[in-house]
Amino acid sequence: MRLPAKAKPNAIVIAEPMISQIISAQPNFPLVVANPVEPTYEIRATKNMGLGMFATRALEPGDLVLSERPVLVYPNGFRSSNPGLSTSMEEFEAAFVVAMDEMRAEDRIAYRKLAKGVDVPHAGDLVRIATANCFRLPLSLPGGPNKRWTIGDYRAVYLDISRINHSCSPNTVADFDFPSFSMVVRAAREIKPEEEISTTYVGTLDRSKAQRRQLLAFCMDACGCSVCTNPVSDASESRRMAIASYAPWTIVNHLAASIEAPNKLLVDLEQCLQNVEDEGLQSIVCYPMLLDLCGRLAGIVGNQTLADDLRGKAEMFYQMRAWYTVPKNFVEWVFEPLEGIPERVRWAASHGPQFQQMQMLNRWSPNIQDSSDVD
Ligand SMILES: C[S@@+](CC[C@H](N)C(=O)[O-])C[C@H]1O[C@@H](n2cnc3c(N)ncnc32)[C@H](O)[C@@H]1O
Repeated sequence: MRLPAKAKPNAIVIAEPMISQIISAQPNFPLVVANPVEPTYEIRATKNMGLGMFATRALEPGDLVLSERPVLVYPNGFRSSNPGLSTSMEEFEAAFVVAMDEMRAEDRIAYRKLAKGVDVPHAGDLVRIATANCFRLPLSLPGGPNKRWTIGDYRAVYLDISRINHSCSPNTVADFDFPSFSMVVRAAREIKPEEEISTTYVGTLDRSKAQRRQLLAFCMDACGCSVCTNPVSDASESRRMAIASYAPWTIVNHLAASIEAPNKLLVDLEQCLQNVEDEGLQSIVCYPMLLDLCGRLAGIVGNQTLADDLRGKAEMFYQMRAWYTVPKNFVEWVFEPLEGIPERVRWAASHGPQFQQMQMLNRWSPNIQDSSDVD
């Protein structure tokens, strides 16, 4: 399918007919793609990773770097032999060649060269190229509070976003905005002019450097980011493991252990926030939850200035992934009302795996204790 003519740039979406229908049935679809008035980046050569995207001005956390509609969207794991797909290799090749019309001349030339210099490249090569230049796109629609219906797992090729290199300390958060059918990239921390803009291609938190290397092998021999090329990375590994124990599905154990001692819990959580900053991991999904928890505890122990500062920051980071409301709802449920916090925390900890599963399935609701889903 192609998006309606008013959509610029146009995107070619290779999808199953039912999914194409769902996409085009959205009211007023697609909305205009919003971008900063003053450009924030340029594309140029890096030292060791081919082309990359670089900031042309200073950016603050939360600032929009760019929003971009893909030129091509295709099912993840596309293979000619994939029996589940109705799209053939020939159709993929034709779609890719049309998508190239939307690309800059130099990109088109690069793609053709990559595809062994032939004018109309072989689809097999195109899949390889597209896969190395794509972004994973779990295509999903907003479906009410705490819900996002995943309608398929796709990959997408962009003119500019596909130039963003991977870093294990990415300085942006990227999230797909369905109404405008565009990927929205925002700064996750301060970015200086000339600094390379980075994203993550894999989970950066709960994996060691060796595991990340394995996961990245589909598109690079070795990760050239500053974390992986740092010869002294042991401290980084242990900081990441420590942070991972505060992820949404494990944090409840820390809360249960120290909820009766808010000062101690605050110190532990502040250390965790420090680790996040030292590792440059403000892009992780649990960062706003950590800020929020610290802010609430600071309020409880009487430090209102710190509480306001941290909760303001938390809100901004929650907004960057506004559809993922599980961590925010969890913190609200624990802390509101102030009476009964220890009981609620102990209840959540005692429900262990069941509790985790509810969170991960996005089925968390403040009334979950009373719900028949629980027991
Ligand atoms: C989505 S593209 C990024 C743009 C690419 N550098 C280019 O010139 O078009 C992904 C490719 O960039 C390179 N790349 C991205 N991140 C890298 C990293 N951290 N280390 C080494 N190579 C990387 C790899 O060749 C990878 O297949």
